[in-house]
Amino acid sequence: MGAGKTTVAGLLGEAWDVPVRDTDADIEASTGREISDIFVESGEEHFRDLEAAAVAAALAEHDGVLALGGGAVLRSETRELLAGVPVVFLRVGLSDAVKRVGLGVGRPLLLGNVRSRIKALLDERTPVYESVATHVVDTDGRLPLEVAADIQELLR
Ligand SMILES: Nc1ncnc2c1ncn2[C@@H]1O[C@H](COP(=O)(O)OP(=O)(O)O)[C@@H](O)[C@H]1O
Ligand SMILES: O=C(O)C1=C[C@@H](OP(=O)(O)O)[C@@H](O)[C@H](O)C1
Ligand SMILES: [Mg+2]
Repeated sequence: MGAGKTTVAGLLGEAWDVPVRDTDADIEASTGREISDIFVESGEEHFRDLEAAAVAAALAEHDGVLALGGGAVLRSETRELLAGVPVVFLRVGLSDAVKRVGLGVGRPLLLGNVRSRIKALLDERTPVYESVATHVVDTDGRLPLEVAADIQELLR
């Protein structure tokens, strides 16, 4: 959250002139509900089921850039599907992530103390992100366009 996945995916789609999808947007479009409403009304596990299905559908039918939500790779079936494609981990440190997400509105897992929630998520997820990534790009103190340029260089 706040790494810039959604933003940078859009920039890469423009640069490469390919379609872009974002699993959060796909879930909102297919359910007609906002992500935060799904979490609050139906719970995180239901959201993760929808998310795993959205990743699988996108990987099967979409040829372009795909932005995942920050928790998508917590599901083993998603990690397995990603094994065959280039996966870029956008690394962000606590301080930049906190600045970027602001009050965390629209990000249900940040409810409460945003800083301590982000720290806990980064601590528990970083090893998983590293395990699925084929490439890692640091984003701290860098503009989305600079991050996108690095990825273009890495995947050229
Ligand atoms: N490298 C960056 N530097 C500063 N702000 C950024 C950067 N990347 C994204 N942002 C901003 O941070 C917020 C979260 O970005 P977003 O693309 O939604 O991240 P994610 O999809 O990883 O949660 C947005 O307001 C976006 O404009
Ligand atoms: O980290 C997470 O578990 C989540 C990240 C969000 O996406 P972004 O990483 O694009 O903010 C969204 O999928 C949902 O709020 C859960
Ligand atoms: Mg996003």
